[in-house]
Amino acid sequence: MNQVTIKFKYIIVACTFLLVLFIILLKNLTADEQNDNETTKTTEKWKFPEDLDHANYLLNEAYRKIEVLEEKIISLEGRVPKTYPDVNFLNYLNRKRILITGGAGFVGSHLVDSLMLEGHEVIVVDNFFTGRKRNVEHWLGHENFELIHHDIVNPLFIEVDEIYHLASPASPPHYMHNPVKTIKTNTLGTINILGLARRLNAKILIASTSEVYGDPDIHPQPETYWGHVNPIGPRACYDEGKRVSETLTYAYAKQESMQVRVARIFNTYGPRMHLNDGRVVSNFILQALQNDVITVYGSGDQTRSFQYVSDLVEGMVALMNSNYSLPVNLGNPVEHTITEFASIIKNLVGGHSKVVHVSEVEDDPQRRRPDIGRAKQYLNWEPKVDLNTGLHKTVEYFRQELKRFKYSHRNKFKIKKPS
Ligand SMILES: O=C(O)[C@H]1O[C@H](OP(=O)(O)OP(=O)(O)OC[C@H]2O[C@@H](n3ccc(=O)[nH]c3=O)[C@H](O)[C@@H]2O)[C@H](O)[C@@H](O)[C@@H]1O
Repeated sequence: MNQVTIKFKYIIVACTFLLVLFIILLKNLTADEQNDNETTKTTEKWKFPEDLDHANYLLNEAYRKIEVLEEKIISLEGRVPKTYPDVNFLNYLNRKRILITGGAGFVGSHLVDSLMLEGHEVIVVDNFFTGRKRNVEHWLGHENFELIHHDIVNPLFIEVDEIYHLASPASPPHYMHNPVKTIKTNTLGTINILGLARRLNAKILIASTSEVYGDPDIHPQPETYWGHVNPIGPRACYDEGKRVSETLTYAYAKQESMQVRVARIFNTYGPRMHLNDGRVVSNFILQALQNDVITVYGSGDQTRSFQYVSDLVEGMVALMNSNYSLPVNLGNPVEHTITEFASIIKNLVGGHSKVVHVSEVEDDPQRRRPDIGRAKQYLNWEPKVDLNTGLHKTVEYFRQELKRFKYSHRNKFKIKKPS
């Protein structure tokens, strides 16, 4: 090929390259022009509000919506644990496998936290009737933790060293909702769990209740008091259920030489109570937070003594680890009338709720206050958290719960009085 032909070829290639470049530039220019036109169109569609007040309103609305979204993101992020809480290391001699029935419930989940942090292996069994996965979700996947969906009315076969038996609805509207199921849980359920403890030779703690004293005619209530219970009233499913549960426990202990513990739990409150719990603490706080009327059932002269959940958990663990096998009251002896309690909540939360008296509930115990002499003597235990401190934490918890409820239901939370 001669020099001229080569030069000619180069020129042709260069010309083609320039032509392609020109076409691309032309296309981009047209596209830019189109974009400009579209932007102008959009600007034409959105008119800046002429009225300054309206513009400010729109801006504030936008800020408010952004704030709500930010809070939602924070609360969602808070639910995804990045790491597990730091658990203590226990060697195989000290580490126990512990079963907690009802471990996804309000009290159960706090007990789970305490035993997990101590370094034990914890197995939770729950039928999620009143328990929630959310209460223990921060342990899901941890090597020391296991969650089993099971109803203890049916037998259970697992291997453990110790059992805390908490499974049962505890709030009056919940246990009255299905009384037969409540009795089954506290009789058949307790037989199954006691049977398991017997087979495994495991130590077992039964969660009993101040309700075994019924509407007491001795005040305050010592463990030696046999109680005053209506066996056919609306609360009987729970009161008598728990009394049978205690009877079964001591029958097994005597007949099968088992190691048993019985905690008689008095009114307890704290974070992780359900919005629908229906007990006085959650009801009053929710009503005050929403500026609704605070509903006192009956005269309001009936009394209760409230303990914070962390005190209860410490008491239960101390009882399990003690050598004491008779029933022990776990409660805070500071007593208030329900009317007093309504004003305590109202003052703490603020707002403009009115306190109103509505019809009383049947068989409502009139006075309740634990005698905690036994717990002091045999467990060296007494409650540490005063009402004000505990209620502050609980109010904060319910404030967050109401926000969550509003996000998901786009509505106000309403409390139903049990019929
Ligand atoms: O919290 C507890 O540990 C105990 O709570 C309940 O027993 P109760 O004392 O009747 O519980 P609440 O429903 O909280 O009632 C306390 C008092 O407040 C009153 N109350 C309740 C709710 C309400 O909205 N307004 C109101 O005046 C009730 O009539 C009752 O006199 C359960 O039955 C027990 O098993 C449990 O141990």
